[in-house]
Amino acid sequence: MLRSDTFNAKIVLVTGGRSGIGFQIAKDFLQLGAKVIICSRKEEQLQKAAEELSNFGEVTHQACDIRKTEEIQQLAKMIKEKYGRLDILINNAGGQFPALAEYINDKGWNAVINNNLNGTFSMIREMANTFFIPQKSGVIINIIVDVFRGFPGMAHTGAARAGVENLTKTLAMEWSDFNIRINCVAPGIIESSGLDTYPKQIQDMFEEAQKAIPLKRFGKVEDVSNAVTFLSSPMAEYITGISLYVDGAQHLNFDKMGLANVLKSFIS
Ligand SMILES: CCC/C=C/C(=O)SCCNC(=O)CCNC(=O)[C@H](O)C(C)(C)COP(=O)([O-])OP(=O)([O-])OC[C@H]1O[C@@H](n2cnc3c(N)ncnc32)[C@H](O)[C@@H]1OP(=O)([O-])[O-]
Ligand SMILES: NC(=O)C1=CN([C@@H]2O[C@H](COP(=O)(O)OP(=O)(O)OC[C@H]3O[C@@H](n4cnc5c(N)ncnc54)[C@H](OP(=O)(O)O)[C@@H]3O)[C@@H](O)[C@H]2O)C=CC1
Repeated sequence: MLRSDTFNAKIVLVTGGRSGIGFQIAKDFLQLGAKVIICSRKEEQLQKAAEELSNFGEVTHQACDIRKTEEIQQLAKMIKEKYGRLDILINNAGGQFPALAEYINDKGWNAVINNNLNGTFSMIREMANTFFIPQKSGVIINIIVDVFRGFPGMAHTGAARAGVENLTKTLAMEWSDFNIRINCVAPGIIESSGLDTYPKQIQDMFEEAQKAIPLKRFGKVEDVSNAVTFLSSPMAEYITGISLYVDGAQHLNFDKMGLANVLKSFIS
């Protein structure tokens, strides 16, 4: 629905852009005129995705683990040398594993908090200091998760994403002087490569739980990407500090205990 030149000459970084939701976001920005950089940990898959995306426009890729600040700094350096600026940052990289809270050990907790909260903050800080604050302009979108009613079965990611949601509100205030807009997109259950990482029993539970989603279907990667491109566009230039739920109203009417109950059944 957006004009095909909406993001002409804009430079966009999509973390985790090699797969699933991030891949669709990268593709849509390219089709709307942007030049896109994708990053993630797995070099080979990243390169393959970049090759595929190059059918739609100019794509650059660089391996970067968002948990490693020095790798983020190298990424910023590359973008500065190649493009001299960055206009839009999409923090999509992330993930977790299902587990009841009492079984999450320190290593697992820290892995998920580092991935989803600390890594996201480091990425935001480095890109803001290198580009957005000196430019006095920038747009940041953080992909979180529907954590409206907590996240039974994934306490670590619930805590991390709630942290990102609150960080987003803070930065919308602190960085308004620099003309930086920052928002979250909170997907419900999205049919994407990410879901394939879950055990079959959990995927079956999601299938069954679909009936409780008011719009009676899972989301598509396009649903998430549409929200991201809208919030990044001039159409949303007065919107900052919000979370846009892309979930078919799941956050209002969904048995949040479903996942936890499946995990309990593994144990009993
Ligand atoms: C409703 C749907 C909503 C959301 C959907 C999506 O998000 S879809 C998107 C979904 N996409 C994704 O989620 C993809 C991205 N996800 C990931 O990369 C991983 O899940 C990660 C976030 C833990 C990162 O891990 P990493 O790179 O640090 O690698 P690592 O393997 O070294 O783990 C470190 C420690 O974590 C612990 N631990 C890990 N797994 C399990 C487990 N199954 N069980 C128990 N514990 C587990 C364990 O302690 C392990 O250490 P150990 O005991 O092995 O020495
Ligand atoms: N699918 C769903 O139902 C939902 C997904 N989400 C969130 O949306 C985002 C995308 O998910 P989706 O596309 O479904 O799943 P994927 O697993 O396909 O995507 C995760 C992406 O993040 C990258 N990534 C993970 N950890 C790191 C890291 N430390 N540094 C850099 N890149 C990393 C992965 O690449 P690599 O392995 O190469 O590092 C991968 O490209 C995630 O944050 C996810 O939690 C939220 C709600 C629902």
